[in-house]
Amino acid sequence: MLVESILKAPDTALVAAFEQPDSPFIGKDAGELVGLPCGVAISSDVAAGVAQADCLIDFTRPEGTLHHLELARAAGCGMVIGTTGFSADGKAAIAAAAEHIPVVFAPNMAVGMNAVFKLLDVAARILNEGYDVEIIEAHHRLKVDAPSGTALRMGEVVADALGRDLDACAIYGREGVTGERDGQTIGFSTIRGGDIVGDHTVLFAGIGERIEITHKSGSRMPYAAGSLRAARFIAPRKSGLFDMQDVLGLK
Ligand SMILES: NC(=O)C1=CN([C@@H]2O[C@H](COP(=O)(O)OP(=O)(O)OC[C@H]3O[C@@H](n4cnc5c(N)ncnc54)[C@H](OP(=O)(O)O)[C@@H]3O)[C@@H](O)[C@H]2O)C=CC1
Ligand SMILES: O=C(O)C1=N[C@H](C(=O)O)C[C@H](O)C1
Repeated sequence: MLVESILKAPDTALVAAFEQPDSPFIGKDAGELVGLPCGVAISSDVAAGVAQADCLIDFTRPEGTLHHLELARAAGCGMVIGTTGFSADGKAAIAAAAEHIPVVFAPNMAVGMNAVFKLLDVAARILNEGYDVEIIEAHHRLKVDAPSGTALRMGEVVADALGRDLDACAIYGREGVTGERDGQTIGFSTIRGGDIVGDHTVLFAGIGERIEITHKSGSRMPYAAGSLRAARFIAPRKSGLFDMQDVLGLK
């Protein structure tokens, strides 16, 4: 979808596309997969690719992204990072690299989800007493990290709005005799199955009423479209760490 979006946009050009070295797609035309042959052969040589590019869009795994980040930094190439599941050290490495190159790092590139982050801030400030906060997310069976990066960001938005520290108040799943619910906690529940693209709900459960704010992805195309917006956003910039709220002018 990234390749398709880049090839179809009037203001972007695909100069390289990557797979791992053992991929059967190495050497094939990157556009052929989406019926748009473009003369760019899929490669595993990220260093050579970033040397020609203004921006590297990376949705891989934390270890891959951090390696690519070093290559992008050495080449002075900006980066859009969609990968989730980073440790604190990984996030610090991204922030350090962003002192030298422009980076957009966001757990969810979809415009709709970024609107939801704003709605959550408003909702949490209104529902700041007497409402228990639970975050429920569902994804496809191939997803490897949990909770999703988006669910964690939802938790951060709500915790910030409520003046809480997410690290101190998050509960990741429950089992056994858990005792009564502590009203200061924010609970996370994870579902994995089939081909669910990505569903996220924040539930504010009060006495006599419940408020649910939900986002459902039916396609991955909004992530690709958001990534292109992020790439355009960093094009004129020399350095700095940004997220999709910056890209969309929501801060
Ligand atoms: N921010 C956002 O909007 C979104 C974020 N994501 C995140 O993007 C990431 C990727 O998700 P998804 O596309 O579903 O995953 P996939 O497994 O479909 O794709 C990941 C790709 O990265 C490659 N890869 C894995 N490890 C490495 C590595 N160490 N070095 C280089 N390449 C590597 C994989 O190769 P191989 O298959 O050979 O292992 C594969 O081509 C996840 O962290 C996910 O949460 C996903 C969608 C939206
Ligand atoms: O792995 C996925 O698929 C997705 N990952 C991101 C996340 O962890 O939040 C974004 C989206 O939910 C899809």
